[in-house]
Formats: sequence, structure tokens, C-alpha cells
Amino acid sequence: MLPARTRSYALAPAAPGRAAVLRFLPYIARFKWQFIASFVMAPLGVLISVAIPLLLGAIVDGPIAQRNLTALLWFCLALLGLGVADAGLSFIRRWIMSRATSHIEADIRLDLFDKLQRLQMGFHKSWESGQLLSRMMSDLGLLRRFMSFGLVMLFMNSIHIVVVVVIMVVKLWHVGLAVLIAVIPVVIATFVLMGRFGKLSRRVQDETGDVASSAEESLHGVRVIRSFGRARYAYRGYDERATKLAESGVARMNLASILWTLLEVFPNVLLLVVLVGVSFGVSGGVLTLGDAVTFVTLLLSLAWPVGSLGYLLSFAREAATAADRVVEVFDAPVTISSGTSRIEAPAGRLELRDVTFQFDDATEPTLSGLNLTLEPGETVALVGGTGSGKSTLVSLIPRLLDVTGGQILLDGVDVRDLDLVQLRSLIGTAFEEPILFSMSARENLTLGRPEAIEAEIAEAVRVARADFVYDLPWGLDTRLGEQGLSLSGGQRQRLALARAILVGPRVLVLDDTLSALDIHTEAEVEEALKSTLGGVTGIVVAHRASTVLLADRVAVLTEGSIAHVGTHQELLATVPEYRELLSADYSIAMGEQSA
Ligand SMILES: Nc1ncnc2c1ncn2[C@@H]1O[C@H](COP(=O)(O)OP(=O)(O)OP(=O)(O)O)[C@@H](O)[C@H]1O
Repeated sequence: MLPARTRSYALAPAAPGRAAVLRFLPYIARFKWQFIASFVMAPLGVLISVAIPLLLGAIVDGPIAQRNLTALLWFCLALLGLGVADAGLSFIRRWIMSRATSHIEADIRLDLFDKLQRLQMGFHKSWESGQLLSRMMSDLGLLRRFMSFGLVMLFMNSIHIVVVVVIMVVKLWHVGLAVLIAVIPVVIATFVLMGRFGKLSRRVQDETGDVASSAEESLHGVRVIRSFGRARYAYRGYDERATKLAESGVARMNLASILWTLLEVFPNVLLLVVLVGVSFGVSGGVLTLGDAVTFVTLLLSLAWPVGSLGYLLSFAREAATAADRVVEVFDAPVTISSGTSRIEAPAGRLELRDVTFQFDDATEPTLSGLNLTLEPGETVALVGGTGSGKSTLVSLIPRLLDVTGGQILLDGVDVRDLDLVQLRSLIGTAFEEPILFSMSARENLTLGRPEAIEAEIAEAVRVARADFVYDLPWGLDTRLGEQGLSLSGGQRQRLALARAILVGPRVLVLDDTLSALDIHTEAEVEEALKSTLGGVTGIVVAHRASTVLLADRVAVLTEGSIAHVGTHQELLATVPEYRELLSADYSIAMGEQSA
């Protein structure tokens, strides 16, 4: 469990008119010196690039015109020096930025992970995991790449273009003006194309998430797909999404190609304008031959900054879209947040007071008007038909969901007022679908209590009858496969039960945790559990009569309401519905009771 967060996310708060990408500035602030250094070096690089054409002009008018070989040698050395300085600056800039942006990406990713851990179950149910993964991996990667070189290149190239145009206007104003006029339609076309590119970018990035979701779901459910012989069906579903992504990618690329071509051809058009202007300038005696060389080489030096502008602008648009998508997750409201109260001496008295719960997307409440009190050490079994709301009810106790009406009180304190870390350390939970993580059996067992000592682990393993862990190839240090797939369903359930017991909870919530066990193992586990449950308040979802026998009392849940509460014997005698619910195990239950 994550410790309570002591600082807020570094992301700047949303404000009207503030672009999502600007909200990442606080992450950048930590590396401001690297950014400042890089942005100071960028204009220096531009100055060097512009100095080279000026120097070439000076060589033509100076040493070449005067046939001065020594001076020519010095000029050539100066040119070489400028080239080396340019390469050196660009190496240092990249070196600094790649380090800084990798750390920034890691910081944002960590905060995003933390945010995802804190978001309530409702959020995770309504978002496809592939969408979240693509935001966490590809969108953040794209943002990093843009920060690391796209941003600086865009800055450098813009300065380069402005400096060259200014030099031209100053040296030969009508040629400079002609260049400026030629630029206007290109700027307009670029803005129109960029608007459309932005929309396509968003579509491509969303569809990348869809493809990731589809792949994740099919890989996760590969056993079900194979056993139903639905590999072709899964393939078609994936193919459909992947084709849609490919088509959107092609549409985006088409648009980008138009933009890139326009911007690549544009310097050649400018070259014509400049050549005509310069020819008139030289023949009219306004320009020297050296000036003409300077003009032409200056213009040629624009080929890369202008040509790459299309790529960089589309890169910036994609980065802005990526920032929007990441910020959407950061902005999702956390509705289940920690309270501040603490229970000094927890006893485990659990009280449901007029509890109602309705899912956001449901039209009717799933649970309504539930009242039930469990005294410390008491165990209550929850029995009810499929969909009657048992799992929903037990999810309310550790606040995986929050009540929408009424209250749940632990030792008299509303669970919403309790410190969330304390609440979850007081409640041990094991579900029917036990999720195990790709780590050792020991780490899986001690997930809720990393400081547990060997004897405590051994006791929890004994109670849950999970002794098989000691027979694994490396015992407790055996790494379990993804979701513990290398274990059987019953073994995973027992491991998850041991994990819940190890927390040393005051309240143990078991949501049909023993369903995958054979009848003998279940009996053994229950026998051992009885002693554990003796001091712990238990709430046990039960489908089998044998599980019900663990409990002091039974609550029958019908369509979201508690219809009956009583001992197993009382309910068997007086509630026909209860008998029907347990009919399959009825004889066993009766047998065990009379024994
Ligand atoms: N996210 C959700 N949005 C809307 N309704 C939901 C959602 N999750 C569950 N439900 C509905 O709430 C009802 C109660 O579900 P719940 O899983 O609590 O039943 P249950 O008694 O545990 O069933 P089972 O014994 O089959 O596990 C069901 O009708 C279910 O369809």
C-alpha cells in the first residue's frame, strides 16, 4: 500500500486558457539550469551558422579578390573553427537535454502511476487499460523527445529564419521585402494544415490506445479465446482497430507530407527571388560579388531550418496532444481520499447504518437501506443470489467503493473519516479472483505487511493451508509468473487468503475466497480459520453451506437489501429462500450440523 501522499503532484493547476503542455512547467523547473544553458547555446549556434555565409562573402571580396593566400588560409581556419564550435555546442546541448528530459519523463510517469493507484475502482472500470498504458508510455515518451530536441530546434530554427530575413532587409531592403511577402502565404497555409494535423494527431494517439487495449485484452484472455476456438474472431477485432489506426496514420502522414513538401520547396522559390534581386543588385553596383555570395549562402543555410519547420511543427502538435491526454488522467477527480481520524485501540466493531450504494452509470441503487452490526470477533456470512450485491457490499468496507448513502462505521468512526492507510491496515481482504504479482511468493504474501517476520508468515501459510509454497523450487523465494499463472486456482486462492491473514487485520473480508478449493482442503482451511476468526471480526461471502458454518450469523441479501439475519439453523428452519440458495450443499450442511 502506498504511504499517504505528503505533497501534491508537481503538475500546475488547470487555469482558463492555460495549455495542457504548460502545466508541465513545474517538472521542468527542477532542471531549469539545463534548459537555460540549452536555450542560451541555441542562439550561439544560430550566430555561428549565420557567420559562415558572412565570412564566405568576406573571403570573396577580400583574400580571393586580392589574391592574398595567407589571409585566405586564416579565413579558412576561422571557418573550420566555426564549424567545430557549432558541432561542439550542439553535442553539449544534446548531452545536457537528454539527461534532464529523461528525469522529467520519469518524474511525470511516477506521479501518473501514483495518481492511477489513487483513482477509485470506478475510474479503472470506465477506462481501457491500453488507453492508460499508451498515455503512460508512448505519450510521455513523445513529450520527452519533443522537450529534448524538438523544442530547442524549433526555437533555433525560428531565430535563424528571423536573423537571416533581418540581415537581408538591412543589406538590400527590396529583396528582403520580397522574401517577407513570399513568406506570408506559406505561413497561412502552415497554420491551416496544422489545425487539421492536430485533430488527426489526437485521433491517431487515441486509436493507438485502442490497439494497445485490444492487444492487452486478447493476451490476457488468451486461454478463453483458444478454448472457445475464437482466435480468428479475436484476430479480426484486433485487425479492425489496427487497420483504423493505420488509416488514420496514413491520413496524418499525407497531411504532414503536404506541409513538409511545401516547406522544403519554399527555400528554392526564395532562392529564385534572391537570385533575381541579387543579380540586379550586383549589376546596379549596389552589391559586391561577396555580398551576392553571402546572400545566396545565407539563403541556402535556410534550407534546413525552413524545411524542418514542417516536421517540428507537427512534432509540437503531437506533443501538445500527448500533453492533453496525460493531463486528462491527472485531472480525473479522486473521489476516495483519506480522512484524518485514527482509531487508537481498534476492536473491530463494524456497523452498517442505512447503507445505500448506486453505481454512477446505474439507474437504480445496487444496495439500499442496509443495517447490520458485527460485534468485535463476530463472523457474519453474506448469502445471496447472483448479482444480489454481495461483492459490492464487501468492497465498501475497505473503501474500494464509497457508500452513496448512509454510513459504515468501524469502532464508531465513519470509514470515510479514517486515515486510509490505517483503515486498510485494519481490514484484510481476499477476493474470489486472487491477483498475484510477478514477484516472489514471499513478496506476494507480505504485500500488505512487508515487515512480517518468518514466524508470522509461517502461521498465515498454515492457517490458509498454503504450505505448498515451501515445496516450490526455491520455496518462498520462487518468482511467481504473471498473475501467478503457474499456480492452480486453489493454490492462488490460498496464497491470497494467507496474504489477507498476514496483515493481522481487525476485520477480515473474504469474498468467496475458498470457492476453488476441493471440499477436503476447504474443510481444513475453515477449521484453521475458525481459530483465527475467533479474535477477528469476519465478513464472509458464502455460496456453500460449508462456508456458512464458519459464521456466527448469516445475513441473506436479496436484490440489494438484507432480507433476513439469523443463525444458520434459524434461517434453515424459517426461510425457504435460504434453503433454496444452499440447496446443493444442504445435505452436507445438515450432516455437519448433526455431527
Ligand atoms: N460498475 C458497475 N456499474 C453498474 N452496475 C454494476 C457494476 N458492477 C456491478 N454492477 C451490478 O451490481 C449488481 C451487484 O453485483 P455484485 O458483483 O455485487 O453481485 P454479487 O452478489 O457479488 O454476485 P456474484 O455472487 O455473482 O458474485 C449486479 O447486478 C451487477 O451487474
